[in-house]
Amino acid sequence: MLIKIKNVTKSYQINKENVHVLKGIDFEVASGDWLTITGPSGSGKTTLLKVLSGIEQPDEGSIMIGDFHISEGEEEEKRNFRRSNIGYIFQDFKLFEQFNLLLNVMIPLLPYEKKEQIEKNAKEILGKVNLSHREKHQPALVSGGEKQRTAIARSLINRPNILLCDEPTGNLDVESRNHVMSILKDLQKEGITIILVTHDTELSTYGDHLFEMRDGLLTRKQYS
Ligand SMILES: Nc1ncnc2c1ncn2[C@@H]1O[C@H](COP(=O)(O)OP(=O)(O)OP(=O)(O)O)[C@@H](O)[C@H]1O
Repeated sequence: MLIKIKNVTKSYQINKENVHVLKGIDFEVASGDWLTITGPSGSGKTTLLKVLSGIEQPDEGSIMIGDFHISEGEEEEKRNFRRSNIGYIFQDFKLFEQFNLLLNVMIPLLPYEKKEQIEKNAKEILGKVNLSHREKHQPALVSGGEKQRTAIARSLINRPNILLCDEPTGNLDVESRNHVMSILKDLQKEGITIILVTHDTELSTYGDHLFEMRDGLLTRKQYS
């Protein structure tokens, strides 16, 4: 599915002041491509992923994913669209501490599909990210890299064709970071479109297209 973003703006009201976070964002990503966006903290990367996924509404502009206007749909339509098409790896993992890793991966689909089927798929995905031996552990008992891979596994439970990754290697050491990036590469090989945002310029070697976000605007960068 082609992703097409045209002239998207977004501002937040902070202490009665309008802060313009996205100031006119335009780009396209073809199906199966990998787009990496680097940029300093606070430049608007997370906000961009939120409007892209329909979690937040842009002030202006349009976002089309395939032939769906995610910037215009009703909340329920957007939720259904997200569930069928988008995986989202959150910057802060958003794992439930009271549940084990298996249940954390299953949660997004529990209200919608048969538990046995979700469990089978969740186990398969946890295997793919090398976490089968940890599925009964709670998040507090596993490492940062294992938490990150759980977040990846959960983002895949709905078999998305688009994966939005917010700082997917956060504070990981080099070995864990390389592991996460090789998982993402394999996912792209399976045909998943990847949009990755990060402040870590070392990740700018990954992907087919590279942009830099600065002060709410995107510029295309060349790979060296
Ligand atoms: N819900 C919100 N309400 C008010 N301001 C917000 C909200 N979300 C983000 N902002 C502001 O928008 C700006 C951009 O934030 P955003 O999280 O998109 O940046 P970022 O590039 O992802 O930063 P980081 O790499 O630190 O996560 C920041 O100044 C932030 O304070």
